Amino acid sequence: EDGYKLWLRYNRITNKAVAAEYRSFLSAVYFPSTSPTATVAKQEIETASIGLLEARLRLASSVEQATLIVATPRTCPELGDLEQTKALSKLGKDGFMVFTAKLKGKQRLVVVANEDVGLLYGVFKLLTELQNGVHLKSIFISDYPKIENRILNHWDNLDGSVERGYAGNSIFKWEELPKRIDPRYIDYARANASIGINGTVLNNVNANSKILSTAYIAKVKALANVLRLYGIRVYLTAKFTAPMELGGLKTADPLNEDVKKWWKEKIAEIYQAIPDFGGFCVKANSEGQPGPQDYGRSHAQGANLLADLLKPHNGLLMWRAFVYNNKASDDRVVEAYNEFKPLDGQFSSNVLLQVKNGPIDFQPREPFNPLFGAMPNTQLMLEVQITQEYLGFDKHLVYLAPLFEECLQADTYAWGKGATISKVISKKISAGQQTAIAGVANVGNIKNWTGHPFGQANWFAFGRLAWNPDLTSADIAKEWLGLTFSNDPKFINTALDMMMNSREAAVDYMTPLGLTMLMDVSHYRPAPWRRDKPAPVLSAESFHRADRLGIGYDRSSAGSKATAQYQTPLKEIFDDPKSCPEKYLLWFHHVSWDFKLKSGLPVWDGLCRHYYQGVEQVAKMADQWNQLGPFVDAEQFKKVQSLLTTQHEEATLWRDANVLYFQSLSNRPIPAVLTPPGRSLDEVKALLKTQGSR
Ligand SMILES: CO[C@H]1[C@H](O)[C@@H](O)[C@H](O)O[C@@H]1C(=O)O
Repeated sequence: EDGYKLWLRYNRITNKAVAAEYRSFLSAVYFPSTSPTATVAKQEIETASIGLLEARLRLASSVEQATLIVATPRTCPELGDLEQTKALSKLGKDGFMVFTAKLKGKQRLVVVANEDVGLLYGVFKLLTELQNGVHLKSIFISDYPKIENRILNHWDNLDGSVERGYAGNSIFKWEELPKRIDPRYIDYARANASIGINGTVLNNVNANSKILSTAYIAKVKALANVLRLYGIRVYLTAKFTAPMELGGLKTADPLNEDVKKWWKEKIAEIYQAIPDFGGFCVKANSEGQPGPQDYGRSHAQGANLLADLLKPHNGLLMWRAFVYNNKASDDRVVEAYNEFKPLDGQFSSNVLLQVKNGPIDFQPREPFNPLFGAMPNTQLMLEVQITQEYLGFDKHLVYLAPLFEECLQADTYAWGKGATISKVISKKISAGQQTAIAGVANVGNIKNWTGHPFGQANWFAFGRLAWNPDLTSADIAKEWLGLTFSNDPKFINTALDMMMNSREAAVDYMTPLGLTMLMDVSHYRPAPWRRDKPAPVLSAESFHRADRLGIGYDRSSAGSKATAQYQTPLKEIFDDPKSCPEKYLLWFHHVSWDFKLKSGLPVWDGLCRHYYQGVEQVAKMADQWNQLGPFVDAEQFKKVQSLLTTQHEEATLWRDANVLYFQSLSNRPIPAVLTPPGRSLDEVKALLKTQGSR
């Protein structure tokens, strides 16, 4: 067991009664659609049947002969007449139903959808249920995605490296394409389709214009031909200066006619090769990337140039809102809002503004990005990070669905109470617009795809939440655990507890109470002192702003005014340290070390307790995992065990680095209930030096 198969293991079903029931329903399948997508769906049932039941599937040529029918009402009109399918048309192109029904005198299992891609999703849903041992007799599932475009973003470079990737190199082998199709592309597509992902941006937002060259378009086409079978559209990042780099033009000014002409022809060339090309994702005027502002034009003018040319081809333009240039304000947190809020309403209808969950950058915890409550006339999409850039890379077990859920369920008050981010991104601001969500992939070419075996859960959870942003992280974890390891309730209960507490543990040992960006340049190890210059005094660059008297960043109306970017009543709640939720206290406020927390403890004591609690939680996770040996394959078990040992050591280092460093400023004793770190700050720093950054 090397983890390659992800959650599509199709292991032999050992419960005899369950296997017998499944065999009776899976003995002969009627699958009249013959499209490429229907064909791969059929193959998937065949593969699953061999794995789960050790049975070869028989193909039936009519409803009468079938125990299982997988069809659209177009290819199998009998299904259209059923009571159950009355509401089918409301489920759209991706929706499906799975149920048993009496057809031509016999109970048969049915997977029905409006389109073949819906059949594919329905088949994967059925196979999920089979893997998790669900009874079929009374099964009734009717489902459709709440968000239309569910997209992975690969920060993969053309040389095979992956920015912020920790699971080996890119799975896309550009030097072999278009000639050789790595079988892994197919398994990648299967995995994505099985969780509803239907788009992928193949290359890094820190873009290389070469991807748009004719030679690379042929490579992209070869990939698109594979991914299309599984309902996945490909997208590319577009470097704003491509007309200069590839086209030899003197400018990339979005209002220049030659620039427009170049993009128009380039886009036509792409659609010639890939008729269902998804569109572009653009990072512009951000972290050194070129953009419209280099020519005195706005983000909207830049986005619309490309969007208007993509529109006749049904392409989307995803324009990222991740900008900060530290000129207008020294608080990075307020910048994206200040940049984009004035542009609300200026974007073309096929533009989606791609907004990260928080206003800084994928930190262990951030309040939601205020743009979600502030752009009523712009179609917004959410970007989350699946790869654990700031959350322990491939070494720490951190289940991210609670982080995604916290953001999705946050109420923005954009149109009054109940305007959760889930609703904001799944609502179309006007007809003809499309909805979308993106996750920065954690996938690489190492055998098990994600490095940490539990990293797979984060990929899975992203897909499930993209399909239905109102699912709970606990339900998703249960489903994933059952598919990946074991659905024995004894296993699930304990493993679920580990997963559900893991994110809060990471927040506690890294950046509790609203602290943020305390990591070193690699974003892996603790370095709360990193931005002090020159001595430990309050520095303008500091994210924690701790000194002798207190700690926290004043973003209230008396400080950088980030609180004012939220709607009422949030702005008032966040603005007052007494009403501000403690998890965001030091994000929005600078408070004295004596500031009383709800527990009655001074903030200094509370801070120390959080750091210790985080480490204890990791120790508990390790204990819990130790009980799970009997349920897990030996190799996987050992791997997770050793990773948890590493995580515990590193969480302790995070704790000691921060507690000792902040103590050097506060000059207070470690609370008596805690055992002081058995080392000095200098020793911790020396140890970190020997370890280097990863
Ligand atoms: C792709 O660049 C990344 C950069 O590596 C990363 O540190 C940060 O998360 O954000 C950037 C972005 O989202 O554009």
